[in-house]
Amino acid sequence: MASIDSELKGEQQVVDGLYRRLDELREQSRRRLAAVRRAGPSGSPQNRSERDAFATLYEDRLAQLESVEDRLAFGRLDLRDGECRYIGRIGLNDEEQTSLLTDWRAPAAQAFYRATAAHPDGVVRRRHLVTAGRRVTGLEDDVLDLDALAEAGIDPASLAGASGEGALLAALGAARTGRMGDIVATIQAEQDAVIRSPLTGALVVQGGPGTGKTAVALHRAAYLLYAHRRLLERSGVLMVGPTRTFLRYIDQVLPSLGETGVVTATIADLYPGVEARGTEPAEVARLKGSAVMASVVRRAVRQRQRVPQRATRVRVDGRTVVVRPQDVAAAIARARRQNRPHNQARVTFVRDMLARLAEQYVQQLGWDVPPEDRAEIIEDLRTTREIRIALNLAWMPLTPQGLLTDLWTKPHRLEAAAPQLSADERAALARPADAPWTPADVPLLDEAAELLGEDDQAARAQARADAERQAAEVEYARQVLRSTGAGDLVSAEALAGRFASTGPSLTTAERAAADRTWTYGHVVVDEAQELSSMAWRALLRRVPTRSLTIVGDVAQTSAPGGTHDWAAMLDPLLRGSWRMAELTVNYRTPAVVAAAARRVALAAGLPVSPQTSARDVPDALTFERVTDAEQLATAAARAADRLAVEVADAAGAGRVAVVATADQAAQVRAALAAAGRAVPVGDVVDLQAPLVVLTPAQSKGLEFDVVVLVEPAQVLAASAGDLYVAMTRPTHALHVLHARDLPEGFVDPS
Ligand SMILES: Nc1ncnc2c1ncn2[C@@H]1O[C@H](COP(=O)(O)OP(=O)(O)OP(=O)(O)O)[C@@H](O)[C@H]1O
Repeated sequence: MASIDSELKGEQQVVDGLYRRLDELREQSRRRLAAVRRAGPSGSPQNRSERDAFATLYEDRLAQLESVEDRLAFGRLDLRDGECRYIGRIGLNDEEQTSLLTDWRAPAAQAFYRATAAHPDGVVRRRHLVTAGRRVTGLEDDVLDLDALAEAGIDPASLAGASGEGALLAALGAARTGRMGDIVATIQAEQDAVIRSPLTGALVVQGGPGTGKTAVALHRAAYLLYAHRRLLERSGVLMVGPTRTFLRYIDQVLPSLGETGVVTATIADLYPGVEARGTEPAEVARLKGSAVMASVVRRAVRQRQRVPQRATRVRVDGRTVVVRPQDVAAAIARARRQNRPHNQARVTFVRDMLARLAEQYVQQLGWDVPPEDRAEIIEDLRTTREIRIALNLAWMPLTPQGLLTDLWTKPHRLEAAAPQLSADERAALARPADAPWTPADVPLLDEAAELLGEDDQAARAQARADAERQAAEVEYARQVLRSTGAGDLVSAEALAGRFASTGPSLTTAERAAADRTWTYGHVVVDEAQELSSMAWRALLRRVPTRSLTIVGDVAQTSAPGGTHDWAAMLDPLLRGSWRMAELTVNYRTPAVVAAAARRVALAAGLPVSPQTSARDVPDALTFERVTDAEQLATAAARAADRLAVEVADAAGAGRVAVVATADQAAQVRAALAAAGRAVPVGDVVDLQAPLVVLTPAQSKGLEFDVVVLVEPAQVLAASAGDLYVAMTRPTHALHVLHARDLPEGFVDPS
């Protein structure tokens, strides 16, 4: 015992030293930031932008140092050669550049997550440090190489509680706060292999509920930014999640790992300038997401390149020119051969037609016209209203919004563009002109934008100028970094990005989020089973290198148009070029609940992944039958109210969710309100509330201490995936309320 106390004391000293160093570095960044700010808004524009860039740099560094306060150091490796290495949230060096703390993402930290007694990888002992604030409150040791203990100078009497499980189980059993936390101290070996998998190519991570897919996806993003900083800092990393609520649920994880540069978005956010908040029937969303829509949009664009039935005669300066169908046909064919987007190819079409009309005009003059006069004639023709109308009718300049609005609001346009759809399907797509955009419209807008392009002459000139300026700025930033010695904080490219002397200085993430054509260095997709074919097409445009992490569970699909089979969805899109990893341990759901969920899912024919549960909790699955279905909502409200009181802990953690179909959910909310307990309403889920009422789709990806599931038969009737999702949200207990018989699998036959 005395020996453990002295071990604790020894570790406390080390941890104190690490926090001291952290405080020093914070102070240093604060001083540098203050000095830069003191310099005031004077000097040349170049000086000013350099100063702004440095101010942002120190602000970011400070934010990073502030964010790693909690559990700064959580591990220690004792190696065979006597070296002792501390593992933490970030790397810290002393003033002589000697390493004090190793970043968890560094190769030198890998053994902390991977070494086993069978493969100790040079590690004699792995120690978990348990901390509360800055205090070391506990230690846990895994001895990996008993024979080498003495060799490494470790006294066996100094070993603390010899299991590595404690830290993990403590993390898993903790009450939920409504926000996801990081798992950096307890990443398991199979998760670590996914996190550190190479950057290139598409990696699919399939795993049942609670296997840590989201956690792993986030830690992988942080790892990749660390291991490939120079590459990814410039191009950015995009993380796609299913809902805004989900993105809020995870939004503290990356900052707590010291990373703030990841762009997070739902598919509905991918088209800058469009807020897709409309809703529509599932069947319509499914149709809009299906691969056939790619050809519908393509055909809709081509239909706007049209040969007129009749010739149009136009008087220009006393002469007559004729817009002839055969000329239009030839000009269209020529412009199409260029294989460029509609609005860009239109420039060729118009130029060609004007040259033809000018030729007619010149013929009528009867003399040779010098080139400068011909240019004037062309300009006259171009600005003649009737000609402009005739050319527009043949090749209309279009916006993606205009094209899609026409399709949804003009049945003849949709019929012409979508002959492969039935009349009923086309009728389902119709909507009023002022209806808001829906999430399923977004990939279609993106598809249209890709086919339409912009009139890009000005854009291309701008891009050339930008590229030249960027190259000059990177070179300048390199010089600045050499002279200031700040090279370990930021790359020349990232610093140059912030030099931009016009407008506010934007981070890569901000610039990427505002630009539809931005291509990311890596894209992480969570709950990827929900993406439709059209959504995948839109997403893949943003990552031409196909460097992707795709995490999901094909048994949990609820989106219309999502997938139950990775190969069926991804093979056509990625030409079969993707690799798969599986996660097999459920860290969330108590074993008895997980087993019931699995039986129910299998009985419903879902493609369930094999998994084991990391822990069990007594009495985790309970049932309550009400005789009258009318009483369900009141009974659910009563149970939820009681359970919310039971799970609430002194620190304000502890969360309960009632999960029910939309109709039932509304009734439960009303019952709760009548009983004096108001719960948040609306589509955006309040993650801080101790008690929420959700539909299964809203609960996707989230977790709660206790879930009250209302009438599973009703949830199943809507979607088996939804029922599987709902059953696997709790970390402690699932309370099932039902009036109808329970679906097959709920009760253990054995
Ligand atoms: N190695 C670990 N250490 C501690 N906690 C972990 C670990 N792995 C996962 N967890 C915890 O398990 C819970 C489930 O993780 P996560 O939400 O990432 O699972 P998921 O596979 O995305 O689940 P779902 O498919 O149901 O959305 C989270 O609370 C997470 O913090």
